[in-house]
Amino acid sequence: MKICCIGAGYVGGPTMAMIAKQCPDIPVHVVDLNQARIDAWNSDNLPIYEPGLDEVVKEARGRNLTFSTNVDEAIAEADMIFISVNTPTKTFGIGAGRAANLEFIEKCARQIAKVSKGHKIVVEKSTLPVRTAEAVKRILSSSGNGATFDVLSNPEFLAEGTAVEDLLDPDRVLIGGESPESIKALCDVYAHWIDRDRILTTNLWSSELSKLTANAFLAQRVSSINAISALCEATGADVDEVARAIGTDSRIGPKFLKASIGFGGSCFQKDILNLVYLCEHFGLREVAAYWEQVVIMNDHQKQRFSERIVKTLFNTVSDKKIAVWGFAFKKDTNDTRESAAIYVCRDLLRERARLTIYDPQVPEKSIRAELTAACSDMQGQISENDKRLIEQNVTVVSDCYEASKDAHAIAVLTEWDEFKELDFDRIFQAMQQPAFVFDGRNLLDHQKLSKVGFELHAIGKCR
Ligand SMILES: NC(=O)c1ccc[n+]([C@@H]2O[C@H](COP(=O)([O-])OP(=O)(O)OC[C@H]3O[C@@H](n4cnc5c(N)ncnc54)[C@H](O)[C@@H]3O)[C@@H](O)[C@H]2O)c1
Ligand SMILES: O=c1ccn([C@@H]2O[C@H](COP(=O)(O)OP(=O)(O)O[C@H]3O[C@H](CO)[C@@H](O)[C@H](O)[C@H]3O)[C@@H](O)[C@H]2O)c(=O)[nH]1
Repeated sequence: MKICCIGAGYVGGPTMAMIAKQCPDIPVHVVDLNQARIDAWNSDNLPIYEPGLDEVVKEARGRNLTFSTNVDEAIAEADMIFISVNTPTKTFGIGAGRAANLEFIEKCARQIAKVSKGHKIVVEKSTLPVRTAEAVKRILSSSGNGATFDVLSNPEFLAEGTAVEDLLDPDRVLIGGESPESIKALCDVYAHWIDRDRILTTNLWSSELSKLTANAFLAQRVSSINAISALCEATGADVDEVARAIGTDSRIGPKFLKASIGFGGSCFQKDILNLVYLCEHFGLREVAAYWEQVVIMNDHQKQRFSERIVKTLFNTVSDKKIAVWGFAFKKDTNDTRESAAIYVCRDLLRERARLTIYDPQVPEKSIRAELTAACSDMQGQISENDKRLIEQNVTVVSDCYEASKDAHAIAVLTEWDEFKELDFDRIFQAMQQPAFVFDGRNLLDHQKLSKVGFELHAIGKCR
């Protein structure tokens, strides 16, 4: 058995590294068109930050794990081909802003069809709209060179920041397909380290749809608790206390009830919008509207937070310095895709605030690129005014102390652990007074900070 994976991103890289680590008998070849990314996978500086990933890659790389840009060669040699390319929201044409852009999936399928000989198992690892496998199968079956294919759906459930843990000890592995032999071949790979009873098998369509549904349910929990956080702020209830009280009900459970400035990441919004688009496509208008509300509430939460900052700072942040702590969409990742921080920062910039941003893992280049994209329209056009604001009013610094010096306020946008351990007396002394803290993650010790002298504003807590 030889494996190839097309796409060396946040999913393809870690997932294949884990398969290679746990299955030393299986050669795993990860390919990508992006030479810089492949070079990084072959270096000591991996392209993604993920706790524990360095060790996994080091153990397998050079033994049975290879990274290259030789897409055709890798496909030709493999018995099993994972497709793990990006499936972003379409930004143009029919379904723009909602439907998944399947261009990269289709290109992979065509490439596999062109290069393959003999029999191959093609595994959809990317998150796809239900019934995509139908299109993939049609493209593969028109290869015309005698090759035969089975298509499996094997969606990935890892979360960034805990990818290694999630891959090592997943709640379940899901495999959808039609051919028992192909399903068994993929089960055998995972069975190297995962109990059989945690490997679920379904038909293709259930597997594809389960991935979108899982993300919709998870995001819905975040939007639900965030909706309640607004009511807490208005009534004197405390959202963390409410979350604890409801989370002890075993039917609800304690996870994914942390109020925040809104969910981010490359998946939740994209996958729900995709679900909404599918529902509309099948004429299920009410169902579409139900799920869309999860995204609408999330946008409201981000906007509510920046508005609260402006209102609290005496209705103006123009020319005020605001220290932004954290830019990644969650802790323990360098990923900024759809981070709520982007939109909070954009709104504050448009109010003419001066932002000093610190994130332990996100480079300045990514911060500026994200802000530029958030200020641009779908065609990538940005106004001169926004461009100037990003150039002149954004400074990226290398620690929280520098960020907070002379600041009017601190906004905590990512829940990095290191923010809890700082010298808050020192920070307070160096700030403009009154010194405000807006804790968008309910991360800090609010009582301690109030004692130091800060004026604290937290999500789902009224002052
Ligand atoms: N990021 C996550 O945590 C996560 C978790 C579960 C599922 N997913 C899903 O997995 C898929 C991949 O997500 P990601 O975050 O890894 O994306 P990514 O953008 O990090 O990586 C995708 C990679 O595919 C490469 N690629 C695109 N077309 C190619 C082609 N024709 N040939 C070779 N390489 C090609 C790109 O260059 C890129 O490096 C998406 O469908 C996503 O929804 C992501
Ligand atoms: O109680 C919570 C939990 C999460 N979040 C936010 O929600 C977003 C997503 O977090 P998380 O789900 O932990 O990270 P992702 O890497 O986006 O993982 C999700 O998306 C992946 C891609 O599809 C799936 O594989 C995972 O199962 C699913 O958890 C982040 O901005 C979090 O800060 C909250 O605000 N409150």
